[in-house]
Amino acid sequence: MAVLVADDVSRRYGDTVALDGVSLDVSEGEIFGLVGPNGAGKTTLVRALTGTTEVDGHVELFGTSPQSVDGERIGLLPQDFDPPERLTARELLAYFGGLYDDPEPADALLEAVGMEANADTYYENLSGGQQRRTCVATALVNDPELLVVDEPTTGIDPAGRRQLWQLLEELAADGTTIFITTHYMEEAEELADRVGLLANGELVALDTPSALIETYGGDSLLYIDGEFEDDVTGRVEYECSLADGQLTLRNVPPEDIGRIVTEAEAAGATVDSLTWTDPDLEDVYLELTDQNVTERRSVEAAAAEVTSQ
Ligand SMILES: Nc1ncnc2c1ncn2[C@@H]1O[C@H](COP(=O)(O)OP(=O)(O)OP(=O)(O)O)[C@@H](O)[C@H]1O
Repeated sequence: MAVLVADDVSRRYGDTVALDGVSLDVSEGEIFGLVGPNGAGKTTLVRALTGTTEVDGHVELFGTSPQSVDGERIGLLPQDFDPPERLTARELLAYFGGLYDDPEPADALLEAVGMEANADTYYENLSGGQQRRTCVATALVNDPELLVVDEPTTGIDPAGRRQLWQLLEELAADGTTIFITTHYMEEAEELADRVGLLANGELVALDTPSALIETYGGDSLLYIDGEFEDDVTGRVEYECSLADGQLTLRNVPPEDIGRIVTEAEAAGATVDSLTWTDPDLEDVYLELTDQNVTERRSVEAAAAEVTSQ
């Protein structure tokens, strides 16, 4: 059953089209990841889905309008959530817990987001990442059936981020439906069952991470650095190119790498190092937001060159 449905949702702010005919649905227990560049419309869509902004089109949560849904069923973490600062982390959770009939215990929530050691610190004295973890905990205080979190892990260190991924995965495994926006492609790829990519207010792709990578991710690339004869590209059975002592081969199955190197060396090449890259969700993102993969790799190569100088 779809917990959340958006059908042809549009929103304008003056001349700005923030959302342009977005349609999607999210099933019970699914983790849906929404990604897209700054200004793509992600926060506007979160607001549309949670009934905090008026939109054209149709939005439904649990089969009814967002405004009619019992607030006990939803947990929302807005991007710009700004709780009272003169409360400790524990007091803050008690404060938000007071809005619900049967709140989760503050200490259990703080432990779940890795904040137990800072429970008695005033919110204003917490680091940015600690504040964000506390904010995530406030969205869980009513043990919601639908959790909508707008960039929940921004500013959180890698270990803390992974801890939150695990928490969200456990919640989803227990049936919580999760709608998450993020700028971290690794997060979307790791966490989301399906990913929607928003660009200029339009949903330009929507599928599982692996299907998106298969469709839009481009080739796997094998880079071999060394010294090669100029005609090496004609002797390798894979699509390849040679530039600045680097042979680049496309779509080589990993099991063929050893043989290719042996054959190249037998033909007089000297091989110094190998790098193999598989396309990932970041490549999909760059491809669909007009920054193609070749461009990214050349930017990375230029950066590496500058660093090594
Ligand atoms: N209240 C508002 N008034 C006017 N324009 C707005 C308002 N809210 C959003 N916009 C515009 O709508 C567009 C989408 O903004 P939105 O905040 O939804 O993007 P976003 O994808 O969440 O961006 P970010 O990744 O930077 O958080 C932007 O062009 C933004 O300037």
